[in-house]
This record gives sequence, C-alpha cells and structure tokens, in this order.
Amino acid sequence: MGLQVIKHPLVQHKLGLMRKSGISTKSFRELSNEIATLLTYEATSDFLLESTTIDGWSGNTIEVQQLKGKKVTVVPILRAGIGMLDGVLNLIPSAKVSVVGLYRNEETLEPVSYFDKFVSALDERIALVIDPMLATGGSMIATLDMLKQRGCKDIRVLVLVAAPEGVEAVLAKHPDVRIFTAALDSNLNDNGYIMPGLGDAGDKIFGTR
Ligand SMILES: O=P(O)(O)OC[C@H]1O[C@H](OP(=O)(O)OP(=O)(O)O)[C@H](O)[C@@H]1O
Ligand SMILES: O=c1cc[nH]c(=O)[nH]1
Ligand SMILES: [Mg+2]
Repeated sequence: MGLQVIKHPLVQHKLGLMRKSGISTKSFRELSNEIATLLTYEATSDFLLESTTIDGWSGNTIEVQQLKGKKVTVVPILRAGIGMLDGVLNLIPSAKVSVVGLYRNEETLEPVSYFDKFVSALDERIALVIDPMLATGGSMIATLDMLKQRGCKDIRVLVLVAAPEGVEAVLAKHPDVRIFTAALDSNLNDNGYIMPGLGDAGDKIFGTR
C-alpha cells in the first residue's frame, strides 16, 4: 500500500531536534514518544466509526460516534521500539502489546531473533509495528513475516526515519503494508546506518554505550 511521509510541521520540528549531536537520553526519549503519538494519529485516520446512542448531559438521548470493529495490537521491535510505545498508547490506551525481540548483527546486518510474545487473535487485529529506524529493512521484514504467519492481515508500520533501501525491501516483500515515517532519508552508509539518520536509536533511548 506504500509509504507515507508525515510532513506535519510539529513532526518535522521534533525530528530536527532529535538529529542534534549530543542530545540527552531524556530529550531523545521524549521526542521519540511525541512523534510516535503524531504518527499514530495519521496511521489511524481511516479507522471505522459506528453510531451509538447515549444519555447526554441534558437528559436527552443523543447519537455519538465510537470506534467500530477491529481491535489493535501495538508491536514494538526491541529494544528501540519501546521508545515509541508510550507515545502510541497515549492515543490507544486499551491496545494490547505484542513484543518482538530482534537485534541486527552488525557485521552481516541480518536480524537475529531472541524473543517474541504475541497477543491472541491476531487475525482480528490491526497491528501497529513500531521501531524508530527502518534501515536495510531486515528487522521489519522478519517482524512482518511473524505477524502474517500468525494470521495478521492489516499491518501498519510506524518509524521515525526510513532509508530508501529499507522501504523498497519491505514493500517488495510486503506490498500490502502501509509505512508511516517522519522522514525518508538519503541512504545507508557502509555500516548500514541511515544517513543523515539519528545514529543508534536503541543506544540513545536506553543510554547504553
Ligand atoms: O532495518 P535494519 O537494517 O534491520 O535495522 C534496523 C534495526 O536496527 C535497530 O535495532 P538494533 O539491532 O540496533 O537493536 P536495538 O534496538 O536493541 O538497539 C533498529 O531499532 C531496528 O530494529
Ligand atoms: O541508522 C541506524 C540503523 C540501524 N539502527 C539504528 O539504530 N540506526
Ligand atoms: Mg541498536
């Protein structure tokens, strides 16, 4: 279904702040969650509504809208995806959370799986996969494979920064998935890092290294 770069001024401003050298762990975490909230707003804009009647404040019965049908699972890719989780749950507080543990082998750039725990009835849920960085796309493709093997049919990907190489790889393997990103950056460097990118997002969120 393709790529959507969210050009909203607040998103672009906050992402610009994240790119600054020497940013504190506190600021990086806060901005990561704030952008995640704004990406969630965009990625849920086609959620269906239905009418229902309630007793209004004046004693009259009134018609209001409520979300219809499918439930949501948020899927953070460990570790760095955790840095977006609160931001998504701010808008969808009742969402169930499925966790995928992957790290990228820094030599081969291949994803290595070390944990997963999925909620039930994935075939009935919309999945919002969150990870700040979409670089080669290997980690995201592995996650999408796992979700589809478990029956998930409506999957949306939320990332802060994507590389063209990663977007192309994900959409080649999973053309039905929608990717929402705050930025489509220039390229990957020789070490597989996104340029200009954010550096190592997991390290910045967890304060490691
Ligand atoms: O598109 P790819 O080439 O697969 O790279 C992107 C992955 O790399 C980073 O995770 P990392 O392996 O650094 O793990 P971490 O979150 O534990 O730091 C990032 O958070 C993505 O999951
Ligand atoms: O640029 C990149 C690529 C992979 N992982 C990161 O954290 N940053
Ligand atoms: Mg990392």
